[in-house]
Amino acid sequence: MNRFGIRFSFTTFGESHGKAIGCVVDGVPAGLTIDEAYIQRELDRRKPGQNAYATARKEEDTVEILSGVFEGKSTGTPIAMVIYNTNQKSKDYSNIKDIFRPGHADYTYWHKYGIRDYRGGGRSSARETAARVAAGAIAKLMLREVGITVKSGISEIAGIAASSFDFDHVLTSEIYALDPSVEQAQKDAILLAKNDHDSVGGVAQVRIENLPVGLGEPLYYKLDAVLADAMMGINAVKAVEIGDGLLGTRLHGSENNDPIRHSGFESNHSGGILGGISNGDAVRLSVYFKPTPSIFREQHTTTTEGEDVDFALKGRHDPCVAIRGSVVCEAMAALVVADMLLLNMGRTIEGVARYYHV
Ligand SMILES: Cc1cc2nc3c(=O)[nH]c(=O)nc-3n(C[C@H](O)[C@H](O)[C@H](O)COP(=O)(O)O)c2cc1C
Ligand SMILES: C=C(O[C@@H]1CC(C(=O)O)=C[C@@H](OP(=O)(O)O)[C@H]1O)C(=O)O
Repeated sequence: MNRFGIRFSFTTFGESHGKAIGCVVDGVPAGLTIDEAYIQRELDRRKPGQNAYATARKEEDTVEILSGVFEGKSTGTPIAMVIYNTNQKSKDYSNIKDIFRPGHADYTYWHKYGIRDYRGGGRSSARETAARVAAGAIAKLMLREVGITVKSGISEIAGIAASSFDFDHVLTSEIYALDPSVEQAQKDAILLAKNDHDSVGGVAQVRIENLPVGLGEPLYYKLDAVLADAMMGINAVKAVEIGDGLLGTRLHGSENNDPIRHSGFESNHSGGILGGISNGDAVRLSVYFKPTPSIFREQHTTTTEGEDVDFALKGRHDPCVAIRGSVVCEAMAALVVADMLLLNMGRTIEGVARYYHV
């Protein structure tokens, strides 16, 4: 993996109920216009507490840039950004101090570190993903300069699937649904589960357009591998599909191949990647989110002292994490592509010569 500070990389810090969360983005080329209002708009798309389909925790997620930007442009030094937590209500979490929530990371964090910030799950809370969205917005600003776009939306919730994808519809959709004809049914399924003190899973679609041919390496750093790594690293993601990957396993080669003409590919089952390298067509990902683990039903669990108990938790939780998660997928995809673009610049002698104006 690339070391922090080399090429386009980032890390995050902070806990859900701590003072703040944030990120440091490094390797951003100097001279990039850093549109702070754009970064905020991206954060607004993910922020909690906006409607009945999201957690009730209300955070404005106002971003503050601490470094790496001078007179509106990146300076080539690390860009640090901070988002202060304002609405923690940590008392609601006192009942999970010594208890492991089924499906959450409490059990593994406790056994790995021997100490755990139980207030909202600390760093394991997806509150952390706000910092990824801030970092992803910087990557998107860079991609915008070269005409690459990254979009996302929800195709499926609780098994109710879109029959077509309209990426522009997500701008008007409360739950970023890609298909207006199933949006109401998807919303109803979320509220039904929520009223029943339960939760549902969902699937997000990510589409990256206008990529050049050639991003991705032959062994490590294949484009599909790094995108899958980035998606699987998002809280609650349990599977990633590239193009028609799953369907393809049930097809014949004659059906699954994308025929080639001088003018381009005649179909895009591959999801825009061949041999781990972008082929110039849209890169398409399906990202599968499990149902929210924190539910308000009584469940079996055990305490840190090894006592088996039945308990029902409190707190404020998303009834379907895929919705806000889709915005995180977009950010992570943009971060991967920004990094791969920088890596690719030195991959041919022509590329190097072009850079040095030889
Ligand atoms: C945007 C987003 C919001 C989430 N909101 C919640 C939530 O409100 N409650 C919860 O228990 N899990 C939520 N999750 C999922 C947990 O963070 C995740 O399941 C947990 O960290 C355990 O990790 P794992 O599911 O990847 O194994 C959310 C995930 C994302 C991406
Ligand atoms: C606060 C956010 O989402 C949180 C993600 C989350 C979890 O367990 O992942 C649990 C809930 O919060 P807490 O950490 O207080 O329990 C959600 O509200 C956010 O996305 O900004």
